[in-house]
Amino acid sequence: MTTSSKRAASHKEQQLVQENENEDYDEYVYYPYYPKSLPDGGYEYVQDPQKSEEYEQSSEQYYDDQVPNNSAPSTIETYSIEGHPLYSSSSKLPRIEIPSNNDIKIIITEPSPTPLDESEPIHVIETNPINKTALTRMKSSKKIPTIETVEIPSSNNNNINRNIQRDLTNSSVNNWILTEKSLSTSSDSIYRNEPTASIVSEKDRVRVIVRIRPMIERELENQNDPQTVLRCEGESSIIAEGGQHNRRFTFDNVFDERSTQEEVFRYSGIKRLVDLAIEGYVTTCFAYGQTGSGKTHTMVGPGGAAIFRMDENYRTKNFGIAPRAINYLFQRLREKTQETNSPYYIRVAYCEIYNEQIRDLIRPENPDNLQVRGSIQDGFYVENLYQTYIETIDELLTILEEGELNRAMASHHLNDTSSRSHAMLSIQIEQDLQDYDDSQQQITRQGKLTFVDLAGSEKVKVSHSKGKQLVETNNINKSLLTLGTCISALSDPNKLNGHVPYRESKLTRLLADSLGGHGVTLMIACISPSSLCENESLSTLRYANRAKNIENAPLVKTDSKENVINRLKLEVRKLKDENYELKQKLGVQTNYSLPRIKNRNHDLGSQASIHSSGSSDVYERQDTHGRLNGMTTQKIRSHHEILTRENEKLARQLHQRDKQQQGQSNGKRVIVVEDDHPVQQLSSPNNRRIIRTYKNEPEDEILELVRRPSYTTRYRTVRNRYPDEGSPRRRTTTIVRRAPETIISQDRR
Ligand SMILES: Nc1ncnc2c1ncn2[C@@H]1O[C@H](COP(=O)(O)OP(=O)(O)OP(=O)(O)O)[C@@H](O)[C@H]1O
Repeated sequence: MTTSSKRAASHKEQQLVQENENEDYDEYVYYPYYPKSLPDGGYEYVQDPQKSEEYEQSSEQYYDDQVPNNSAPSTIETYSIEGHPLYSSSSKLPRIEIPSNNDIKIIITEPSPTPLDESEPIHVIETNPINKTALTRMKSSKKIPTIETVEIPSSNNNNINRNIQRDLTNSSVNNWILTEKSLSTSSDSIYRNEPTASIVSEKDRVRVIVRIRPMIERELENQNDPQTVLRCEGESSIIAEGGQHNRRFTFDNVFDERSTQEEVFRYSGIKRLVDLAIEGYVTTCFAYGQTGSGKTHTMVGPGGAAIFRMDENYRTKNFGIAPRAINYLFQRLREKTQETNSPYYIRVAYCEIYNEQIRDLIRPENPDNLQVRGSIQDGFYVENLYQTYIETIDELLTILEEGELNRAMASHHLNDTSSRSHAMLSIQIEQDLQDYDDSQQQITRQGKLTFVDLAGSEKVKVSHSKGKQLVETNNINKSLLTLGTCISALSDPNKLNGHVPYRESKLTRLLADSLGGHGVTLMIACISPSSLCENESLSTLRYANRAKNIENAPLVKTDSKENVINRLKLEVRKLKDENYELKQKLGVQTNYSLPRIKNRNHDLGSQASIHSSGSSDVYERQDTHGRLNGMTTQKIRSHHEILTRENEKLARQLHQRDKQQQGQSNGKRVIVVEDDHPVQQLSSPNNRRIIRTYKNEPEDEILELVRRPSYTTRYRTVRNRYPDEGSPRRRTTTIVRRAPETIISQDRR
């Protein structure tokens, strides 16, 4: 490291070092460098040889879980189905492959040319209203493998209701499903079944789907001949071959390089999660995989936030699973509201875990490092995380866009737009139920749908991360290692004597309910097909393979309406006090009354103001049975919504003012750039144009980019056209993007 480069180390980096210096440094066994102060006030990273070795080992540990290079391919035993109604002649019997390695389940692949020579029941029964048949084995095997998925080649008779049931005489045979290939005419969806039915059993296995992304430029330019080492077989198998490993994996669904965003959305099972969240379950969809494997692409769309700036056609085609699921959620809520005549309330929170610190993505001015707390009622949750009620899809998409913009990003050798944090978008769906269970008890159902876009694991040797990025990488790998350990422990209770180390990272604490808890979970494993990423992809597949053995015990989350109201009252009081303080700091005239609002569901008449003294009796209107009035709860939520937005706005104003003052005191001029570009098609989906604009700005000025989320701008006209659909106050706020490092480091020179 040269002296000038030492000095040019960014302000953020220095902050990070200072933070680390305050900690007990030995905790960072994953980090082989330590900051050493220089006489001129700067610092440099010095490598600790002892820790380097330790680090190498621990960093590699994440990838250690691989099939050894010299492992022999699994032997395949072949079985057949006898007397299957679709195959009257023996020459057309479908063949079942059972790798002797007990991990992989039965797959019926193609008609077997060989007739049966011996038959022995395989303890699996197919109940068929037309013709009851049993699967039979050709060879006897000492151990009956666990059967999970069966595929049968498409038939002409699609109306046959095939239900494969569990054979209760054999406990090693788990629940298994018959995946019938449909005769859909769409080229995308041919042979796939759309997972439907929001039925949830007492035990619900974590569903796992895998997506292989297409090769990217860097992989295609691979000098040793670009090579694909993974291929999909059918809609649920992935075969690793051609490289150092030879193995087949089976999942709930697999998607190859050609799969579209719509196809992944439709066949992933996410709709089931949305439906269950509406019914009051806590559901989670999380994307897992190596850096650059396509997690953000699959969850949000190409380039993350960049997609919100694309034209409508592009967005419609390329939006990822989260915006599509949000669209589906609103569609279902509209239908449900009509059916039940009872409103739903949506509450949103968005945060990221960056370097083991939790940051608010809706209100980035919130103090960094929010704490994870645990309670019997709520499990683990983020304390003081900003939550806002929203009413329309565009508000929610705006939050998603804002959050994506605020997320920590970096460019490294493996991905130009790499997310450096785990991001969690939580959408809570509340519904007040009257006369629940025929009792007089008033209940609020609190279903939740959470999208988690994990940061990607990364080999430092390949990504060439240095300095601040190296710290990030260590923290990412460390938390993913803990996640992997939890997955291993949950999938095999004999491991770690049944202990699941949730508490070892913030990520695993927050995912505790989704993995082995009371939630319903979908894991999306993302992988690259390239031989360059073979080990990492195999590692992802093996973790995904384990995750599908995890069983949750889903429960509908409810709370008494009274508790919900009391909590909201407290929050309203806190918000009001906070807003009062913010206004005072800004020198704005304080006003205790809330603006009048018009509610879309019911005409609430005049809106009473809330008194900051905490007297919230104004909400406690009761009906003749002494139950809390429906309008009462609606009103408190509306007030909460207004106050959160006011709070966001004031906090931002204060943050901007502080920034400007800070800039002036350093003798620099602060320029506030209003970025409200019209929606347009960007040259490349990954073109984070905003970042590039920054880099071209004059060096002697500090720039603060105030950016209006494109969605808000775009939907303004829609709102005007349908004013009744509007929330009490439209989310018209501007957001402040975290200033990029380049500018901050200029400030330090
Ligand atoms: N299914 C896909 N089709 C086309 N391109 C894709 C696909 N998946 C990923 N990509 C491209 O691959 C690159 C990396 O994807 P992405 O940023 O989503 O990876 P990631 O897993 O989120 O990485 P990180 O963990 O570093 O944030 C991007 O250029 C993205 O557009």
